[in-house]
Amino acid sequence: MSQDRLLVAIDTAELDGAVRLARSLAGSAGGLKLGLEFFSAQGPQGVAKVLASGAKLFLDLKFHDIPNTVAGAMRAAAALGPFMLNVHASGGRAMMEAAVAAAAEGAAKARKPKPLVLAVTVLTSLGDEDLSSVGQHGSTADQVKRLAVLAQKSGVDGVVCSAREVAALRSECGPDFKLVVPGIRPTWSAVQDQKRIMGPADAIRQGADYLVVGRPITGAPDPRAAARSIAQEIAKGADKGAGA
Ligand SMILES: O=C(O)c1cc(=O)[nH]c(=O)n1[C@@H]1O[C@H](COP(=O)(O)O)[C@@H](O)[C@H]1O
Repeated sequence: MSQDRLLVAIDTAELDGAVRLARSLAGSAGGLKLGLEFFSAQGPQGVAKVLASGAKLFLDLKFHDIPNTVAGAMRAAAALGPFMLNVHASGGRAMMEAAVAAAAEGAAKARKPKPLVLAVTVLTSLGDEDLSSVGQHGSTADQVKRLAVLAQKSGVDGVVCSAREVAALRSECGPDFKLVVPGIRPTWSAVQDQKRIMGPADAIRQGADYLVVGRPITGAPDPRAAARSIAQEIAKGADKGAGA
């Protein structure tokens, strides 16, 4: 089903608002994503309350630290029962390997299914000039590819990248490597702070597995209708393209 490939980012600090959205989006999206804003305000107890709505959860905490610290954080995060967790690929191979092992340990200890572990390549809010300003010269596309290849060697299940890199990563990393894509903007939505964007149908045509969409849905007058409209666009992309 096309909506299975849609993950809705619920970026809020408020518990009631998050639970309300989770309930109203049930059946209209494949899963929800809770990230740093929600986790910093509501912690693991808040995550458990959203999970109680029955949603599949991508817990987006983007860990980036020394391997031992990331391993400890991943163990704790996996015990909460998300279906997907992430780290920054730029933390390096040893950190990603530690994250993968710790996610499996944490889930097993809590008797939860092992989550997918993803590595964030280059944030979709960044472009070539931003990379260059932090001393990383060369194109964003090359940097994304370099990090995705390293991530795959480190044993993660897939990467977070923009839709613009999906086709290249699909051919580089193969059909089973998960490509999770934020920076999705339907024509009717505002770009906001995203830079490397694409519409839902085109992102799916490029070969994305999951699309992460936040404000175009959560900021819409009717979030459920907005999610359904994006699911229809996903269906169009899956009809015409190579799909995942
Ligand atoms: O890891 C992520 O989910 C992520 C990576 C990235 O490169 N870009 C990115 O936007 N995200 C997340 O995806 C969501 C996008 O939200 P909107 O821009 O509101 O659609 C946010 O929750 C971001 O934290």
